[in-house]
Amino acid sequence: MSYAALKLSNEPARGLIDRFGRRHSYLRVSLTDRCNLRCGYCMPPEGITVTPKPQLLDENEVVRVASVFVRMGVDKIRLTGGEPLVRKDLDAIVARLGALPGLSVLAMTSNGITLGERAASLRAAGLNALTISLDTLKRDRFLDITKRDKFDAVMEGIEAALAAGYAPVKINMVVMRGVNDDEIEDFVAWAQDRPLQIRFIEYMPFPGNHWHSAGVVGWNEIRERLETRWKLAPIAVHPSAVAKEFQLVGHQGSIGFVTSMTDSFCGTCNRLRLTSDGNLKTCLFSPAEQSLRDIMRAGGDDAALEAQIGRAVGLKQAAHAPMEELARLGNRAMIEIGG
Ligand SMILES: Nc1nc2c(ncn2[C@@H]2O[C@H](COP(=O)(O)OP(=O)(O)OP(=O)(O)O)[C@@H](O)[C@H]2O)c(=O)[nH]1
Ligand SMILES: C[S@@+](CC[C@H](N)C(=O)[O-])C[C@H]1O[C@@H](n2cnc3c(N)ncnc32)[C@H](O)[C@@H]1O
Ligand code: SF4
Ligand code: SF4
Repeated sequence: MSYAALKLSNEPARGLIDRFGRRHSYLRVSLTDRCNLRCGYCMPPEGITVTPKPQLLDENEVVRVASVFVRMGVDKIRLTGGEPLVRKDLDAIVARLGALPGLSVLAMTSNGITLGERAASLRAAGLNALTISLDTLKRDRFLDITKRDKFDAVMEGIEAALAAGYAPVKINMVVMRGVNDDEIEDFVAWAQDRPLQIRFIEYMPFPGNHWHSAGVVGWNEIRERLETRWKLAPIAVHPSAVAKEFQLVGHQGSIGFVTSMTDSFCGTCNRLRLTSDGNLKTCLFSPAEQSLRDIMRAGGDDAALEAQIGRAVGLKQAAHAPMEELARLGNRAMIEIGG
């Protein structure tokens, strides 16, 4: 198919197809590197130097870059952070992104702390998929992991999300051996009568997160454990899906596994990332970044943005480095990337 035909047929433009033939249709937009929790696997213990506000993309810049990506073939945007709910102009951003023609999924990953009051209004504004992170069902342990006593607020947020009609509400649990792996079955039982999808995430290495390979609980181990109690039936998912999903027979909820460490899924990767300071990152684990903010602030037009995006996608690597090597590679802290 010619380049012109690709554009006419509403397929992603060549700019979003990399040299391995992967079509990038999913953009993760980090809105801030600030957060009201301090999860040890994400935020380095000494904290980070938060980006001064003038260096962050403002509302208009976020919407402009997003609209360029959507014109180039992105049909799904996930808002993340840091904590996206701490961004004061979030409602306006959601409303404007939700109105972009061609965008079918506008999702958010959040720690849920202030969702109690906001889940319904965000849905009304255009958010149509919601994931809430929760690593434990025990209040004391929540404080240990996140350094903040906010367990009840998160549970309230989850209830509000269910009441607002997000279906399913996805729950992200980073499974860490010796920290919370004794709660895997409790999470599954929690989803018995609720439309939750519990996603077990393999613990990944980032600067300052004290990752060690023995802390990773591989998805096969979890699956085998669960199969002693429940019957798991695979669910068909999007070919580029991050999670392997399963229905549990007799359960309203479902489960998913994000297997980056023991069974990576780079071959079907369709994801690009925008950091809150406006850098394009073509891979979660690659230190390579290109500034889109600087092009906009230098007066560059949308064609210049498209050209820079196309160049970056053209340089994307086939896959991430092996697990042990990743821990040694330079990268931003996870809180500065957004997952
Ligand atoms: N290795 C790797 N991990 C990813 C990628 N995208 C998301 N993750 C991780 O997957 C986990 C879940 O991320 P979410 O923010 O819930 O997003 P998602 O899995 O894309 O969500 P869905 O759209 O519901 O599939 C987090 O730990 C992310 O860091 C990716 O491209 N590569
Ligand atoms: C960086 S957070 C940002 C959004 C929001 N603050 C939240 O916690 O949901 C996005 C996702 O990345 C996950 N994450 C953070 N650090 C991780 C790590 N080291 N390994 C695996 N997942 C991680 C979090 O659990 C969360 O689900
Ligand atoms: S995982 Fe989310 S809630 Fe926890 S420190 Fe990172 S950004 Fe904050
Ligand atoms: S590690 Fe990089 S290439 Fe692999 S799935 Fe994640 S973002 Fe894509």
